[in-house]
Amino acid sequence: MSLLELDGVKVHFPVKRGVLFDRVVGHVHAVDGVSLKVEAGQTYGLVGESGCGKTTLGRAVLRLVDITEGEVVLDGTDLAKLPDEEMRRFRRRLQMVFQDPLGSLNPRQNIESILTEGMLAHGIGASQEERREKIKAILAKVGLPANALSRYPHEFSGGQRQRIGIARALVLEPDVIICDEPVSALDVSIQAQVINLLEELQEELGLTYLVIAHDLAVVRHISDVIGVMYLGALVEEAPSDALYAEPKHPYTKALMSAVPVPDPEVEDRRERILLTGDLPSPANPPTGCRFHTRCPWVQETLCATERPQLTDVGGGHRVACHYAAEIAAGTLTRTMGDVVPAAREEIADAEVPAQPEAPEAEKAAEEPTSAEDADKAAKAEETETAETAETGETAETAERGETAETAETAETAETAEKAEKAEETEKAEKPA
Ligand SMILES: Nc1ncnc2c1ncn2[C@@H]1O[C@H](COP(=O)(O)OP(=O)(O)OP(=O)(O)O)[C@@H](O)[C@H]1O
Repeated sequence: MSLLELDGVKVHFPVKRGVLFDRVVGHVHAVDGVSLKVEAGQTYGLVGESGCGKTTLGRAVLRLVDITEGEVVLDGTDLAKLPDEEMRRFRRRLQMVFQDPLGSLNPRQNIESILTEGMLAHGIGASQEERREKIKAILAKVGLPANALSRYPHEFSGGQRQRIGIARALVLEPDVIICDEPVSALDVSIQAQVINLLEELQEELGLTYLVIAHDLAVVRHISDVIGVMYLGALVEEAPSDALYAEPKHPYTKALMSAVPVPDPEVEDRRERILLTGDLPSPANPPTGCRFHTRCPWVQETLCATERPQLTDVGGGHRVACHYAAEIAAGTLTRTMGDVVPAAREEIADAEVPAQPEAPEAEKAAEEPTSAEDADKAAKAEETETAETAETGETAETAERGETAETAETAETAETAEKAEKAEETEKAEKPA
């Protein structure tokens, strides 16, 4: 049996109308029947474009949202059916690392306090001294100096804050860590460091990861198995190498064709598959195959009427497409969408404007390695600090009154809420 198994998981959010929002007029099918297995000591990468339901699936595993249907089985126990009290104990074994490390760390608490909170909630460590020693050991593992204990989140760079987020999960000795977009808020040069750290920790501690990301390049190297999600469902799943060598679902083919070839010496001969139209609303998903409204190979028969199931095509490769075999054999005619030469040629021909030098403050904020560097970074981030304190206050205000659960903050709904709030603010700031 796998360490974590999801079987037919559905999360449908009610859409409410009326003066008191008491009339349910429909449902958002955020997750619509996902089954997958995460093996102990391995990494399952879940990819898909924004809004396809990745985050909701991660939250469903932790029971931070209600599961409408299906099973989430951790080490033989179905979490979906556990009473709340028992679920609270199970949460230690399932930890989450969030996209926005700043939004998920309370700016009023120093690092020792942040890391101690969850340990106290789960009765880890006989004394504060014992907990401190454990925290110091974990800080060393994630590459942070011991003097980080008495510092506050704003004193660290983005990459270091993510290391704190990882340390917070690790002190609870979890079986599975769900990493939700763990590096997408970080500078590209820092992303690889954090991904490498996750890999090293996995090797050393035998951790199991479910990594959620919209970026295929992020999950590629870290994942043993990759699942591709579209509109609440998995459309393809395969061992990482097999998926990259030969994507079989039209949606995966389109996603892959947009990933740039990393080596500039290698000529990119691939064709780019351009999808037409936007992601349909999960409140009103298309009939039949969810992807048929945008599929370049859509056929008149079956596609709009029958929903394809994930089918094993050999080598642990599963595909949900009625015509996967014909597409692979090249015998199916494309019916819509554009296929254009690789992006590289277009880029090579285009005039690239000179990039302005990064401001000194930004440079200084990049991943300091010593305490001295951390000081410099802290100064560089002074402006950011003012903003942080504000966000923190908002999050804290929302926290009050939940004393019993406060200690669980580190890994549960509260943290998720903070992260969500920060994300919402971010989304509101960024035009669509
Ligand atoms: N609490 C909620 N109530 C209603 N709809 C929701 C709720 N949470 C998420 N949704 C909707 O469910 C769908 C899936 O959202 P989700 O955040 O899981 O997608 P995602 O793939 O993680 O996207 P992103 O990367 O942008 O977060 C979206 O259409 C979203 O608007």
